[in-house]
Formats: sequence, structure tokens, C-alpha cells
Amino acid sequence: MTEFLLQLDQVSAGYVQRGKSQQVIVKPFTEGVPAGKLVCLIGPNGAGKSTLLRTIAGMQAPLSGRVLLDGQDIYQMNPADRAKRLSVVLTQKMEVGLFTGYSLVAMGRHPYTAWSGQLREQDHQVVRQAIRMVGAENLADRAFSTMSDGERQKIMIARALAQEPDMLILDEPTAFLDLPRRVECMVLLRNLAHQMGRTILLSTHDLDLALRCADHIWLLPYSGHMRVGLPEDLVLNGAFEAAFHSANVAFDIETGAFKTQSVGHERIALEGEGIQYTWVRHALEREGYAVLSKRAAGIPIIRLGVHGTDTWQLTIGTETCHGETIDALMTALVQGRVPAL
Ligand SMILES: Nc1ncnc2c1ncn2[C@@H]1O[C@H](COP(=O)(O)OP(=O)(O)OP(=O)(O)O)[C@@H](O)[C@H]1O
Repeated sequence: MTEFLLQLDQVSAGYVQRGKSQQVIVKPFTEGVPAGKLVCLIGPNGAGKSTLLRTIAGMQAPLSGRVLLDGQDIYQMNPADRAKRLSVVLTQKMEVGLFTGYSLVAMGRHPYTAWSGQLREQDHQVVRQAIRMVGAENLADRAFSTMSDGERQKIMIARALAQEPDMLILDEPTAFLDLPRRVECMVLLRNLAHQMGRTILLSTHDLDLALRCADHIWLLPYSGHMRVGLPEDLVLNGAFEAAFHSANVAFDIETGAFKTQSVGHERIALEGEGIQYTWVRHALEREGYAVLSKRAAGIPIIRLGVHGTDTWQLTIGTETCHGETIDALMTALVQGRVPAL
């Protein structure tokens, strides 16, 4: 076994047009991923994430270079061998209504069953274990058609696990999920990588989750020139912000969150601390104020906790008022003629 389970050697990805001209979407890049790592592939819409994942999974030929899994060229592997080493979970919704959760997960065993397709007791054990790993025991006997999107996603991940692959490739596994389910799904995949030694490559638009969970980020901007690194390095070197730059949205390097970008905003000072400070600041910035942490001459000031916990005091010029809810504060700001924008 080589140092890297997955190796990309000058791989470029894209499409060959009818007249045989190539449309290179992902420019040649070389990278290695050791076993047991979670890699998140991120990038704006249409940058080429799905194209690259299909190329790495051997579903389309690279335009140049080679993709190696444990030293073997994935595109050259026969499909049965590939299915034992690599499983792929794509986003398209499957129409397999009459199947139960269990029978769908059991399909993951096909690469291992003889021509009859009969599952042996050890196959059933693997299926049950895969269902347990994703916490889908309650879905085993349910018809797939009756499941929610999040429940279906769990079953599809269990099916991929039942293949007992060295590597899983997932295209947007957190799409269609609500926020708690997104976090659960990402934590599950991270645990599978770290505790079970699987190598996991997934694409996602959940940038915040990717920054928090990924061992490595593959950042694919529109230019097609892949940037690879630790999440924190890509934030600090500006690659992250540059890839997602937009006129209306800005990446806040302090908090690691995206914020709506406002122009011509009014400055306001905010003094306080704790969770109340965080959410008052959130409301002010949402309304387009530039929030200063120190008071300055001629600038309205909000002080938190002066009249007891959960209170605010607003001073505009010589006028002062106070209250409790953030709603009341925002109203007072408008009445005090401190327009945000
Ligand atoms: N079969 C195809 N033939 C030619 N071009 C294609 C084909 N499939 C996708 N493309 C183009 O390749 C580019 C990359 O598409 P891709 O789906 O890989 O992007 P993506 O980063 O996954 O996007 P999203 O975040 O929106 O899912 C797009 O411009 C798309 O229109």
C-alpha cells in the first residue's frame, strides 16, 4: 500500500465537445489523500465539483492524468473490483419506492454475492452493521417511498457502507437536510473516516460545516485551479474568501461566517459581553450598521447590562433610553433617526 490511498496525478476533468474540442473545467492537479481522512470539496455553483467527483469515481475519463486508488488506475479497474473498493452516493433522488430500507442497503452487497445474488449470513451481518452505523434501525422495514429525504440519505449512506469500500465519494450528502441533520450527517461521515479508517471525499455547499469538520479542503474556484489545504490555512491565505466573493456577501475572517455586505452604513458603538452582545451585534449588522467595539465622539452608543442583565441602553447625542428586547432597540434606533443604510 502506498502512503496515499487516493492519488491524483496531474488530473484534469471536463468534457469533450462534439467537434472534439475539450472543455477543461478542472485544471490539472496533483494530490494525495491518506486512508482515514475526510476531505470536503467546496466551490461555487458550476465550478466543476460533480464533474471532478465523477472523474475520480471512474464514471468519466479524466481529460489528462491518472486517478489511482491504492496504486491502481480507477478508470481502468473492472466495475466489479471497483465496487468492492469504492462506493459512490450521488444526489439524484432514486425512485425505488417498493424496496424497504433493508433491501436497499442489501444491494450494497451485490459486488460480493455469487451470480445468484443470494446473500449469505455474513452478508446479512454486514447489512445490519451498516444500518446500525448510520442509526437507521427504525427504517429497515419501512418502504423507501415513505421516507423523508434525510431518512433516504441515511439509507443510501448505509448502502454505500455495506459495500465495505476503502473509499466513499458523496456528492452533496447534506443537500435536502435540515440543519441538525446536516451536522449529524457530517459528524457521522467524519467518524467513519476517523474511527473506521475509511477515506471520504464529499462535495458540499455547507461551508461552515466543511470548515469545522474537514481534515482537508479541496477548494475549486471558477478558474478551475484547485487549492488544497487545511481549512484554517485556506481562510488565512484568502483563498476561501476569493472563491466565494460576491457583491452582496462578505466572508468575515474573524468569525468564519458569511455576512450580507452593506454599503454606506452608519457606525454605531456597542459595549457589553457574552451571548447578548453576540446577538445584538448580529441584529445591528443585519440592518447594515458598522459596529465598533469602542465608543467614539459623535457616534451613537449602545451599552448592555447597565440596567440589569438582558437590558440595553442607547445614547444618541444627549438623548438616552433603555429597554430589553432587541426589537425595541431597533425601533429606538429608527426613532432616534439613526438610519442604518
Ligand atoms: N455532460 C456535460 N457536458 C458538458 N458540460 C457539462 C456536462 N455536465 C456539466 N457540465 C458543465 O460543467 C460545469 C461544471 O458542472 P458541475 O455540475 O460539475 O458543477 P458543480 O460545481 O457540481 O455545480 P453545483 O454546485 O451547482 O452542483 C458547468 O458549467 C456545467 O454546465
